[in-house]
Amino acid sequence: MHEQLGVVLNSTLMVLLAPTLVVLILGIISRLRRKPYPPGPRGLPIIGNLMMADQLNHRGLAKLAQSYGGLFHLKMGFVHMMVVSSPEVARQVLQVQDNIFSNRPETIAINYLTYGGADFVFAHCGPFWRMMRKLSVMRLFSRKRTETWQSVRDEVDHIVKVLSGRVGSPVNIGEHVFNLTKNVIYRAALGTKMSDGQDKFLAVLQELSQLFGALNIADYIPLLKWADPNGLSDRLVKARSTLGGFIDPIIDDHLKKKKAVNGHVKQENKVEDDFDIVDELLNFYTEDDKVHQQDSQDIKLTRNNIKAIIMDITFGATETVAWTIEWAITELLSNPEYMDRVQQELTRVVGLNRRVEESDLDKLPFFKCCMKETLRLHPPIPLLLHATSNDAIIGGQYYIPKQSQVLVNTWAIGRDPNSWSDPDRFKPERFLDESAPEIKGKDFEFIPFGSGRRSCPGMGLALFTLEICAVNLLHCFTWELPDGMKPSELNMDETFGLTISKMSRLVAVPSHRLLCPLNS
Ligand code: HEM
Repeated sequence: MHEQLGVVLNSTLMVLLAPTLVVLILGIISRLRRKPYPPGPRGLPIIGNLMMADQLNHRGLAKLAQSYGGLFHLKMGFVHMMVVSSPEVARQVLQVQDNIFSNRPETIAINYLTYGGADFVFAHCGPFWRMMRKLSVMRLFSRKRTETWQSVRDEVDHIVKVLSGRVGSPVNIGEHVFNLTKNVIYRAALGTKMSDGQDKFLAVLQELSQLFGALNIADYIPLLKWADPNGLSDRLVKARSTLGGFIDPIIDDHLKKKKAVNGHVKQENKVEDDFDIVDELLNFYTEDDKVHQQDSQDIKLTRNNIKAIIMDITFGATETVAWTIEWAITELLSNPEYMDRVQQELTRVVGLNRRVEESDLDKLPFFKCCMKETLRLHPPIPLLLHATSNDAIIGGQYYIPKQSQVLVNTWAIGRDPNSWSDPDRFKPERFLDESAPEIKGKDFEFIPFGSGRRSCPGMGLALFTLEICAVNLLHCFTWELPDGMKPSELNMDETFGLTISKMSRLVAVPSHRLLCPLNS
């Protein structure tokens, strides 16, 4: 009897163990046969390289790339992280194998702040993202729409008027340009300016940047979710609810307006220019909260989708443009010879008897070079966040597993000494050269707007706003540093987060430059 039981147990064990053993052996064989991971610093068991968390920013990662090369590997707990710092590997990832490398990482912060992945910027490359991409290129940020955005012109006129009332005294340029871009984006996206709660809104955008960029240990070792040493959970709840407090009433107002309009005239009869981005999105609105966009072929947007997309736009568009304008003026103040050269070009092309017009922009090549050089040295999004949807091999030699996080360090690429001479110096004339890299994402040495399928769909609007604002500030005013400060004393420190900005806002003293009144 006992013998029989033993035989039954043995054969049951064999049946259970055999497949496990086969899987194990196959796993070991395939591990031995597969290509190695890219090089990288050795980590500890289980936590891997998590101890290097303080180096996970564009500068720290650029330093590591000097030791480990254009593609290196970090093991963050259970997650593989690949860091790309050379133009050639960036081309592989963003162009050659973009079908594998175009997802976004899923972190607790991204998931929570986007209402469970209901947005566009952080959506994986599925049918929903494709539809949103089409909608954004054709309608939301189309060239035609951008050019008709009266808000840019109005806001530039406003800033010039305000500053001309402040000549001779120090003004906070950073704050003024942030207000300008915020009003431009708000009017274009939401059809309204924000009058109240401005400081709170700026604070929440900065908090979002920190939260999206913050390292949360629970993303890498889920068992440690309870620990939350930096109190991120509370900050996430607070940030989402504050942002919701701004966006919900705007959606409600638009819904009310839409109902009223539908009651009288058909929506199609509305003039397109009256349409803001919320109006566009509400054309696809469904009250059914259960529609899950990632799987759907038709665009149907729930309230959470619309809230998350509005967050994308207000967050992605406001800071990026504002901080680029601030860096451009900062670099010109810290390099007075280039400030002179830009203003001489403006005097020659436009003259001192009128304001600069949009049609003048193409006749100002040196000014345009200064904007490109600013984006090379200070790309507002220094690390592109991608993830793999499948296993991949890079350069025929390195293995990148499915669901790896992939960080493309555009900051390091823009300062790569193999591509740029004197890479850390502001030298706008390098872009006068006909063979200089283009900004549109085809030349991988210079990708401030990314490249390929996940590249920035707002580039046209961003460049238009950046150029028209910066050129007006430079044409209408001469700028000096306050209290006899020398250019070399300007604070060039940066913040770290998903977007980078100057650590302290730029303050300078304007004086009149033109011979005509500034409202002409
Ligand atoms: C100087 C200003 C700006 C810069 C440098 C910039 C740069 C970028 C970069 C680097 C990306 C990510 C590319 C990638 O992951 O591979 C991106 C994505 C995006 N940007 Fe911009 N951007 C700017 C302004 C804007 C503006 C004004 C808008 C909208 C009005 C906008 C909308 C978006 C959207 C929706 C995405 C996500 C696209 C996707 O995931 O498919 N950006 N931008």
